[in-house]
Amino acid sequence: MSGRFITFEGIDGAGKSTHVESVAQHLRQRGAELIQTREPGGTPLAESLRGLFLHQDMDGLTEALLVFAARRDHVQRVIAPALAQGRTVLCDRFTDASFAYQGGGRGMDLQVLATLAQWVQQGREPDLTFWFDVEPAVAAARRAQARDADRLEQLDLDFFERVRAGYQRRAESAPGRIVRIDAGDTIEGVAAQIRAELERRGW
Ligand SMILES: Nc1ncnc2c1ncn2[C@@H]1O[C@H](COP(=O)(O)OP(=O)(O)OP(=O)(O)O)[C@@H](O)[C@H]1O
Ligand SMILES: Cc1cn([C@H]2C[C@H](O)[C@@H](COP(=O)(O)O)O2)c(=O)[nH]c1=O
Repeated sequence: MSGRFITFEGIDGAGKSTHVESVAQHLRQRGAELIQTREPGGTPLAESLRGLFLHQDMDGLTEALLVFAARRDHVQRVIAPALAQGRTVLCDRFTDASFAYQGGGRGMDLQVLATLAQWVQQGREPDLTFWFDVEPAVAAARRAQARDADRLEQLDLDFFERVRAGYQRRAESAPGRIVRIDAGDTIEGVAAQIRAELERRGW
């Protein structure tokens, strides 16, 4: 039996990574064997591409080709085998990020992204995606408190408004899969929203 594929999405600083571990604990307590991974990244090759992606200047098409190259390696070597073994896969970002950042943020043609997604994923989609939705100014303030900005995090609030709108469009196109979390809530409040969704599904 195939395992569950759960992804975490949102603009930088929305709070995704803060909650991946608590979801892992929740599911482990209910008997799931799971792996935690991230994009871009998750394999030695994809982590190398992540380093280039986060720190080298490039245009939107190059960004898209890099993240989909990294994703191909990640899906083939890690995600698909884990799911085939019945494991739950928790992934910090996946293809919705490409539609939001390269599509919404950079203005890339969504049809091109859809074609890349089809080639790379061969129909494999997450079973559940938590979209951490928050005002870009709130996310920027959280990032500023937490760490130095990487290449994308240095972009202005208009960019993150477009990325947020990109996520909104994705959520509207896949309402059963993508669950909006009010990430402007406190950490405890966000954790409660996530737990409620997992329990609603009996997971
Ligand atoms: N609900 C919240 N309220 C206040 N601060 C929060 C909340 N959630 C997370 N934070 C803080 O905001 C910062 C960013 O959180 P986190 O790293 O989880 O975001 P992220 O969405 O994973 O970011 P990125 O995708 O850029 O890595 C951290 O310092 C974290 O402690
Ligand atoms: C998968 C993916 C990611 N990105 C961007 C989004 C973030 O700015 C970085 C990843 O950093 P994080 O701290 O791990 O969140 O990469 C993107 O633009 N497109 C993608 O497909």
